[in-house]
Amino acid sequence: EFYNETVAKAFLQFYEHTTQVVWNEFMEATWNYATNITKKNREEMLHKDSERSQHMLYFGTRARLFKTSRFHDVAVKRMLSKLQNIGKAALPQDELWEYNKLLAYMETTYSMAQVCLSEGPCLPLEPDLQEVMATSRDQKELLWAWQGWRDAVGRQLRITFERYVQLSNKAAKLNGYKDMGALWRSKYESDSLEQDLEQLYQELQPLYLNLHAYVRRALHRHYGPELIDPRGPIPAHLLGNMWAQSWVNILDLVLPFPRKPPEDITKIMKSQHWKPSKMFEEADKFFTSLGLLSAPPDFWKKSMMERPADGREVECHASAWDFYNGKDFRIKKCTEVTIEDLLSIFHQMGHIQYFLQYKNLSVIFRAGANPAFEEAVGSMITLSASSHKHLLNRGLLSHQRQDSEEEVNFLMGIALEKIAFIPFAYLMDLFRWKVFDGTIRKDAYNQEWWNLRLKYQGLCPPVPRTEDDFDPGAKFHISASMPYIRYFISLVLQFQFHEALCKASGHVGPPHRCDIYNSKMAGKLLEDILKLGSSKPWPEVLQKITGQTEVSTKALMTYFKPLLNWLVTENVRQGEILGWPDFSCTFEG
Ligand SMILES: C[C@H](NC(=O)O)C(=O)O
Ligand SMILES: [Zn+2]
Repeated sequence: EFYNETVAKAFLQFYEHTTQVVWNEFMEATWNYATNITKKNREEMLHKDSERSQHMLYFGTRARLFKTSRFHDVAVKRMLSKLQNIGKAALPQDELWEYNKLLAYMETTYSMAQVCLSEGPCLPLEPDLQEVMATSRDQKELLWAWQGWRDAVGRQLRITFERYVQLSNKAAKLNGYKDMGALWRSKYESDSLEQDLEQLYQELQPLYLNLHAYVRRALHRHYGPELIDPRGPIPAHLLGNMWAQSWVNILDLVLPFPRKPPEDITKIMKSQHWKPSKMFEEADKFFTSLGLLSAPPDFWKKSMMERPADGREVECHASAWDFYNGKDFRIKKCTEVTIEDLLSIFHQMGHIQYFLQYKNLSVIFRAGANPAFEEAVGSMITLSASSHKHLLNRGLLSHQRQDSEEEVNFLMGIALEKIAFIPFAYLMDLFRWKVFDGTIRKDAYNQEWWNLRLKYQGLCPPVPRTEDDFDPGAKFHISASMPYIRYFISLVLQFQFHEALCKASGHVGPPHRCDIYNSKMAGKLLEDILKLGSSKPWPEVLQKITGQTEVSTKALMTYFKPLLNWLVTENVRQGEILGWPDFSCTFEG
C-alpha cells in the first residue's frame, strides 16, 4: 500500500494528530530549562527530547517507505519528503543521549559563564559585558572583557565541540548527507547555494571595504597608531561588540558630521519611563497597524521579557518560541531599556508574526519558506521602525527634519549594523561547513577561525591566540549548534522585502525614508506569504512578494547608495587603502 496516496494521507493525518502533543511537551520542557537552568529541568528536557526523537524516528522511517513518484498531490509528496529528515533522531539511542547531553553542556556553559573582576563581582555577558564592550573607550578594559569571555566560554567548550562534530556528522550521514554542513545547506533547496552565496558576498564587498577603511581611520584617530595600522586589520575588541559583528555602539567615534549628532533615543526612552513590556507592545502595535495579527494572551502571560530578579539562571540570548498548539507563542529576552533592544524586539516579534500566520498549516509546514525568511521578516520591519520618520511619529525623536548631513549620519548608523555584519554572517558557517567536511582539522580550529576573521572581516585578535583557545565557541550560535547562514541571506532578503512593501505602501522617495507603518496594502502582501509557511519552495514565495525568484543585492545597494557615495569620496580624500595589505596581526606592548 506504499503506492497508495490515500494511505499516505491517512499516515500524515496520524502524524499530525500525535505530533502536536509530543512537540508541545518538548517545547515546554526546553522552555522550562532555558528559563530556569537546574539539573532537574535539564533531565526533564533530555527526557522529552528523546521522546520527540523516537516519534520522529518512527514516522521518518515509515515516510521513507512510500513510493511517491506517481502521487498527484504535491503537498503530500512535499510533506513526506520533509518527514524523512529526522536530524539527530537518526542516531542510535546511546549516542543520541550523549549528543543531547553535550548540546546541553555547551549551551549551558555559554549561558552561565561570567568574568570576574580581580576583587568583587563577576559579570555575566548580558547586560554587563555587552555594556562594557559597547560603552568603554579604554582598550585595556575592552581587552579584559574580550579575553575574559573567551577564557570563560570558548576554552571550556573546545573538547566537547570536537565530539559534537563527530556525532553531528554521524547523524547527518544517517540522514543521507555527506556531513552536517550538507544537511544544514539542504534547507535552502538549492544545488548552487555556496556559489550563489559567494556571488552575493562579492557584490557586497566594496561596501564593506569602504566602511572598514573609514572606521579604521576613525579608530586610528581615537586609539592612536600604536594600536591601529591604517593599512592593516582592526583589533577585534574595539568595534563596540563582543564579536565585532555589529559596530553601532561606536557611532560616536565614527560620525561623519560630528557637529550634528543624532538624538540619543535610549536616553529619550528612559526619560519617558519605557519598560520592557511597553517595548513589546510597541512592536506588537506595528504589526497590527499593518492589519496583521496581535500576539495572543498566552504571549503576554508566559513570555520572559526580563532577566528574572529571583536569582534563577537563565539563557539570555533572545529567541522566539512556537509551542505548536496554535495559541502558545513566547519570546525569551533579558530586555534592557535601550534602542538596540527595542529594535531586537521588533526582530523577535517578526518570528512571532510568522508563527501566528502559519499556525493552521500542517505542523510539517510550520516553518519559514527557508530559515532566512524567518529572520528577514522582523529585520525588514525594523528598517521601517528605525527610520527617522517612524521614530519621530512615535515620539522618540523631536527634530522634525533631517538635513542631508544628518541623513548621512543616519545611514552610517544603519550601515554599522547591517554592512559591518556582512562578512561575520558569511564566515560563521563557512567555518563550520569546513569543520564538518574535514577541511578544517580540530588541531587548527582556532587558527582557521582567525584566518577567516582576517580574510573576510579584516580583524585581528587583540592578543596572541593558541589552540588552547576556541574563540568560535564564544559566540552563542556555535555553542547552541544554531546555523548562521540564515542571517547572511536575511541581510540581503530584508532589503528586497522592504523595497517591495514600501512600493505596496505607496512610498515614493529613497528607501531609507520609508516607513510602512499603518499600511494595510503592505500588510496584505506580507500576510499572503507568511501564511504559506514552508509549504511552497521559497523562490515561489519570494516571487509572490517581490516579483523576482532570485535573492538580489540590488535593493540593499540602492538603500546605501548615498552613504557609499559619501564613503568613497571621504576615503579618496583621506587617501585610504581599501583592505588590509599589512595583513599580519601585531600585538601592542
Ligand atoms: C544576528 C543574530 N540574531 C539573533 O540570534 O537573534 C545574533 O544575535 O547573532
Ligand atoms: Zn531571529
